[in-house]
Amino acid sequence: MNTLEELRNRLDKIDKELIEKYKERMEISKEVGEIKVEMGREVLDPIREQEKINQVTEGFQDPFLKTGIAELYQQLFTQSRMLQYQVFINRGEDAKQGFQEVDEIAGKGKRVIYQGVQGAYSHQAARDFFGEDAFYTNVTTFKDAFEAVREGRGDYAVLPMENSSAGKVGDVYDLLVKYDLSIVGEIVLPISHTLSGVESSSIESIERVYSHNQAIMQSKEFLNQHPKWELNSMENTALAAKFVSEANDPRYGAICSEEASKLYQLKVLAKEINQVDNNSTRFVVVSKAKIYRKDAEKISVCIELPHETGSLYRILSHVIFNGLNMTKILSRPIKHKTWEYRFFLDFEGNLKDGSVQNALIGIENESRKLKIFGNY
Ligand SMILES: C=C(O[C@@H]1C=C(C(=O)O)C=C[C@H]1O)C(=O)O
Repeated sequence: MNTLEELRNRLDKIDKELIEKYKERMEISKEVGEIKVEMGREVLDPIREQEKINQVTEGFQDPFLKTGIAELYQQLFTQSRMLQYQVFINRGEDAKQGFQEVDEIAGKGKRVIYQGVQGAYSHQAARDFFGEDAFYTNVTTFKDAFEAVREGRGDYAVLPMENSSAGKVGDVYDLLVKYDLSIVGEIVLPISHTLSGVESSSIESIERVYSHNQAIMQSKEFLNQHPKWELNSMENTALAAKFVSEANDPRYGAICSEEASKLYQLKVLAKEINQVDNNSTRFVVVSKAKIYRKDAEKISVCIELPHETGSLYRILSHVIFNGLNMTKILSRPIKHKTWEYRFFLDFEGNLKDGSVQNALIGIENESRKLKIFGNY
């Protein structure tokens, strides 16, 4: 019988040969890339790849070998396409996808739009980012905020994307797809809700509670202790505070920030009623200009894929093989297309990085649609 050492020596010999062949294959593939640039051909050739898989697995009955060889070749294809995209980048393809680098985003005198009334969490997030020197305008809906920036009535808009306990704000994702605005910054705001009522109210006098749906969800555990309360959804938390204040009825309560409670002269009946202690909301700053800070470290994209086996695998391989750290992936249905989805990806990196450029060119060429929301 062979000893472990003997077997390992044989493996080493085979690996040496494999590596030589691998190098040779990649060099040829790079040359193929050069021809493709000259001829204006696509890097990905799915028909050729399928033919190749058929060719190399032909005659194998053993399913282990058949699948193993097919998988090995999928990896080889991905790497050889990566090399070819690099040829395209080196020949001057716009790898930054039209984005311009800037030193700073926030500056004095910017016009900033937020959704909701004064004192809303969005207002607070906007002030955290832009400070006291900006001019703030509020609008009623998320869509209004996008339109205001598109039409130049504001330089930036601040919008909530997700909450750490209640999840994503789906409408904002859909609007980012629809409007041609870019994410240029983000703010993570710790969220702490109060239950507030008018001066004559107490926990015992409350019968109806008003707030934004998200805030109601975030305070579920607290609300479950008062099953008789009627829950009413409103546009946002600050509007709920305003409404309760104007109604001046001790039966009404608002779930809102302490700041909104103060702003509308309410009394705090219960503090920190959110179920998760470190509850926070992530807001993004959007602008019409396609800009990114030179020290930006996160990229958000949206991808539409053909409804085919392996299409998501192929896209993700560009992120993985370029060594990028993917921090989020989520999907949302495409409206009017049953069972078709868009994927939203976040990964770490800057548009200047070679690995980011390579991944983006690969994804762009191999998906039905790529939209870069921004680098921030
Ligand atoms: C090398 C090529 O480019 C890509 C990579 C392939 C491979 O590694 O064999 C096959 C098809 C293309 O998607 C080619 O077109 O031949």
